Amino acid sequence: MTVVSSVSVTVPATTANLGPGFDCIGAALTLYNEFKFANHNQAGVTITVTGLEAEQVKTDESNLLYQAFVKLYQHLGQTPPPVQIDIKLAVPLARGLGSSATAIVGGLVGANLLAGEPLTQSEIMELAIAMEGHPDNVVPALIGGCRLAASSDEGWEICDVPWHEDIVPVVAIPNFELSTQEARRVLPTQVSRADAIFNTAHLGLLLRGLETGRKDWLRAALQDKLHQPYRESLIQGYEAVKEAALAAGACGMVISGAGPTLLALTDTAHSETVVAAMSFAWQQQGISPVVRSLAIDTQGARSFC
Ligand SMILES: Nc1ncnc2c1ncn2[C@@H]1O[C@H](COP(=O)(O)OP(=O)(O)OP(=O)(O)O)[C@@H](O)[C@H]1O
Ligand SMILES: N[C@@H](CCO)C(=O)O
Repeated sequence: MTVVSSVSVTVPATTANLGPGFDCIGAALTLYNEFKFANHNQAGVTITVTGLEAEQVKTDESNLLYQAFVKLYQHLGQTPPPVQIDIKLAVPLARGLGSSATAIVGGLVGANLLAGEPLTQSEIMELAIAMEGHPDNVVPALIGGCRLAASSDEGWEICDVPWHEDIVPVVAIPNFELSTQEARRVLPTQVSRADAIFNTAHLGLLLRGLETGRKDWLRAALQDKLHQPYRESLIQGYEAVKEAALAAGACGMVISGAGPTLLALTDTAHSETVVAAMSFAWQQQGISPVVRSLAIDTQGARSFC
């Protein structure tokens, strides 16, 4: 067992659902939070936070990253050691880009390394899914790529979803938050058979569209009946930004995770035009967005001792 006294963990942002894949598909993006853990001589936890929206993150024991750190030690039946945690944020909070998943994955991976790596990656994944409540952000945050997660009698089956190199994810991040809790509260507890069939078919088409890069399949696939119809009204300017993205050549636009970030899928030839169009459309609605074209992170959480 290798024992280290400090470790840094970098975790990517994620975009979940991709339209019809509610709660089961997500992709890691090239935007990262960084977490440093060091053994400390003062009891409990000391937390510093720098970077984007740093002032909004709690620095006491209720901090989600620290809760995940504690969870791993509880799972081992051990008392967590005193720790100094330094957080450097680049993933915006409560915007549908998996900020909570970065904290959960970062805390579990950091604790596992300080504890001498007693857990495997798939054991960490099970703990992360249990903490987050659904797999679509934490799985790609931990292992990278685009991933589909399906529950089985043994736990979770995780499968790699090939992502064609010409498909570019564009994220339009508004200057307002929408908590996942609030965006889940508006969802119905039951859906019709017609809506369930619609999503089953469109998720299948999405998987093939992502793999082949076929624009006609992606255009048809990026539709949903399970969550978006109930959430669109929570996102001011949704229709205008969608129209602008499609007019600029995007294959489609969906809500990233629980929102309010909007995700367009486009090709390399149109990505700059789509970025400009989404940005302009939201500004016209009085909203200041940050719009960026990103790539798929293929590595997931990485650590440096
Ligand atoms: N680095 C962090 N350290 C501590 N807590 C964090 C960190 N990042 C996020 N959180 C907590 O997670 C909350 C946001 O979680 P929430 O699930 O609402 O949104 P999200 O994860 O950004 O979006 P989505 O799940 O839709 O992708 C923050 O308000 C904060 O309490
Ligand atoms: N699948 C989740 C992602 C956000 O955590 C949702 O849409 O509520």
